[in-house]
Amino acid sequence: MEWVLASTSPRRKELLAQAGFSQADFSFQLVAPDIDETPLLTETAEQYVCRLAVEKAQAGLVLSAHMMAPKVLGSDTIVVLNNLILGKPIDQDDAKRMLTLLSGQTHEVMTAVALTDGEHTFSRLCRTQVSFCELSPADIDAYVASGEPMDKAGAYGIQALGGCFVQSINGSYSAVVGLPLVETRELLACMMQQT
Ligand SMILES: Cc1cn([C@H]2C[C@H](O)[C@@H](COP(=O)(O)OP(=O)(O)OP(=O)(O)O)O2)c(=O)[nH]c1=O
Repeated sequence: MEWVLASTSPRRKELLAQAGFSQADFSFQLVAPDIDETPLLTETAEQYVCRLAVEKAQAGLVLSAHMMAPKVLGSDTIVVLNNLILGKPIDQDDAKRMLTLLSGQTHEVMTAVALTDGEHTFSRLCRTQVSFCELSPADIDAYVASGEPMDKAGAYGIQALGGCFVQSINGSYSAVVGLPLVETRELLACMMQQT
């Protein structure tokens, strides 16, 4: 039996290690899931983020076909402001647009996590409210120039410079960073019970 994290995100790897699943102590493999992240016209933000987490886990399972009984974890994070889904910015202007929208507002970070072995698939959705302080155009320009927003949903990282914009958070910090630890542990326990 082999555990696989289907993710290119260094944050997810670090969070899994924080939960006691380091590659050295508790062997898991890493694979990079390649899926189409275009939202479907009819789906809600909740449905979208859950679908992507399951699709990443399933794509990871295909990539792990050579392993012995792989169990694959996938996750997806989006920022949602008044039903508008903010994924990763496509360029610096897009990052500025997102940060301008988030300034002085409360948004929701949705992270879904899924675990599959092909026969069983378990998933969880974690929702966290995050309130931003007001950002000036100069704040936004300087932050985007740092490069930090470019690989992150909503164009910010709460775990780094972007944490300076977060006035309050109601929910799971680890979910905002990309992997909800409580829910991930639950999924691992569910899967253990099946084996
Ligand atoms: C809101 C927020 C997001 N993020 C990150 C978590 C995710 O890595 C990223 C959202 O993009 P995702 O598409 O969820 O993940 P990814 O492309 O980075 O990695 P993979 O699909 O290979 O697993 O944004 C932060 O690091 N900090 C934050 O505060």
